[in-house]
Amino acid sequence: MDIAVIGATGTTGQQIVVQLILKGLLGSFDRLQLVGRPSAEARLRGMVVDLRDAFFEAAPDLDVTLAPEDVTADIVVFAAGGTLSTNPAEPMTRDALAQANLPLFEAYAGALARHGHGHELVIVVSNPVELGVAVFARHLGRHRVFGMGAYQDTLRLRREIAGDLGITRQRVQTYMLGEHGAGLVPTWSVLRLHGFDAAETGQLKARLREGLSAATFPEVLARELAAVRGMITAGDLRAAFAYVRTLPPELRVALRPYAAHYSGAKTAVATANATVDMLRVVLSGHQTVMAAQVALAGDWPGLHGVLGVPVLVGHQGWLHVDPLELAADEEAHLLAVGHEVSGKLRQWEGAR
Ligand SMILES: NC(=O)c1ccc[n+]([C@@H]2O[C@H](COP(=O)([O-])OP(=O)(O)OC[C@H]3O[C@@H](n4cnc5c(N)ncnc54)[C@H](O)[C@@H]3O)[C@@H](O)[C@H]2O)c1
Repeated sequence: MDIAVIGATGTTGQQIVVQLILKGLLGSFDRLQLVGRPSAEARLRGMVVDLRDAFFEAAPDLDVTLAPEDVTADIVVFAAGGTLSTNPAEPMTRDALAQANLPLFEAYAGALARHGHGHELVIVVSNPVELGVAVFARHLGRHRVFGMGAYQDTLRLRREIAGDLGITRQRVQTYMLGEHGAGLVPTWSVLRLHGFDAAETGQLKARLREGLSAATFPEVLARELAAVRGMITAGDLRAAFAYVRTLPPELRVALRPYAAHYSGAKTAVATANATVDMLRVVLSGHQTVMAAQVALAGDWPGLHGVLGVPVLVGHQGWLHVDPLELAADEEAHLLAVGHEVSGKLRQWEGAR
């Protein structure tokens, strides 16, 4: 198996590289391409020395690559490019991030389309993840491209619910769909808690949501985000973390990573964990349903554009969207987010 990590010297890229080896996804018969821009060459070569030092027997064949046209792999993890500043005094909008990362998405997607073997799968980690997926899908075909944001948001939602109920994450089945950002869509109507019947699940759900609904969630999220941003800007990260802890699980999914990002620690370990976990599922050879941002062409819920939805994946990519029987208000929320994301993509890609 050949895997390429684009942006390998970045905070997230480096964690992905380490976790790929530590979790045994790559062994001594495999190849790992560390991809970066020419200015990162010295760091990439230093990284190779450090990785061999750490993992000598277990290390895959390590290769340094400095140009998009030299990327050759079965799986490409895209973690390069700009990120939101961790300084709350220098806020960077998602529009500015899109503008900064669009040329990079285009350069690598175009090169892969021209020079690749035609079967690479791409996992987009960089943000805006919806834009990355749109660009790679346009160049490579939509079924070979996944964004990991919805997968990670789903893991987070399941963990937050499990933590409140004192059960393991494996017993919680639900998704966080929509946009990896302001347009999160929790799917409470399909929540299953293994070991609890429908009536018990309904009662627990009502307790966990503390009165939130699909209709009120976006507005409450925006309000709480502003409150947490205020505490962070005032330099009181401790108060921000403590405040987030008091909120219902679906709000914590968005606000905990937000506060962690501005703490300066960022969220590289959890992001790498989710990316490698997603890769493990894709490589397992089994067909599994997982949440991911993919390019829709009229698929459920009846949209064209990029959105986080449940998809059936196999080693050749995602096969189809796995539709959910959502409550009407949740489906309406998902559609509204889908239309909003499509509008942003038109605006961002139109600026090309
Ligand atoms: N999905 C998630 O939950 C999640 C979490 C964390 C970060 N991210 C995203 O991952 C991306 C990277 O974040 P980070 O914190 O690792 O940033 P970082 O600044 O630490 O690393 C960015 C990397 O990209 C490389 N890079 C920049 N321009 C390049 C170019 N033109 N060609 C090749 N490489 C280039 C840099 O050299 C560096 O290695 C961001 O877009 C960020 O938003 C996503």
